[in-house]
Amino acid sequence: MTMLLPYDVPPQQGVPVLPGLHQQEDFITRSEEQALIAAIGNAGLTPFLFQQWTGKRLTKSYGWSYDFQTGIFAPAEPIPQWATPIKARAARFAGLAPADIEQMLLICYDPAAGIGWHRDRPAFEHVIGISLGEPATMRFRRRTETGFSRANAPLAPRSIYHMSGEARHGWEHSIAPMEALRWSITFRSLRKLAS
Ligand SMILES: O=C(O)CCC(=O)C(=O)O
Ligand SMILES: [Fe+2]
Repeated sequence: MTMLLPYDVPPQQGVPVLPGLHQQEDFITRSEEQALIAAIGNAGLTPFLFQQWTGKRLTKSYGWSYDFQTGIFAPAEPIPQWATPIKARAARFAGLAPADIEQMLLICYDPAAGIGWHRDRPAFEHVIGISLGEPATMRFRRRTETGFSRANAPLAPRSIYHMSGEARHGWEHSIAPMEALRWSITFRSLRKLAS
């Protein structure tokens, strides 16, 4: 079955681009954005390593980290105090309790860098992201019999998105290269294993 997607139609504020993707602009103020960028600058991010590649981005994980070199998923240093208020607000946006959020990932993208096609690691469930700095576009794709269905979601600075359900599990996403510095803060819950 082919699904019609608004690939060439500009997304409208408040209308989900995909089922399971919810976005809100102006989630934080400009001064909060500046304070978060400063906190990320002081957090000691390091180059993202993937096999022999060094990605054009700096990252730091809290709570849990996934090492793309070794495939090891392991506890990391706790989510720091400065992030407590924004974590609580992000949880509320997603309808979660703050304690449900067990990971925070900070990313600083180099100018002209993006992030390639992927699904987030299956150890995680909900993904909530806040964008800072340069506007970006999150692209989504899903394989069909004849190629790919595609959708685009704008990631305005100071906006938030919540990815769950179909957008999270049924689609891959990537971020098109940007022209200037962009930072993101993503919060993730852990997938609950059936006992
Ligand atoms: O930078 C972002 O907003 C999203 C990054 C991303 O897709 C990820 O870390 O899995
Ligand atoms: Fe992702």
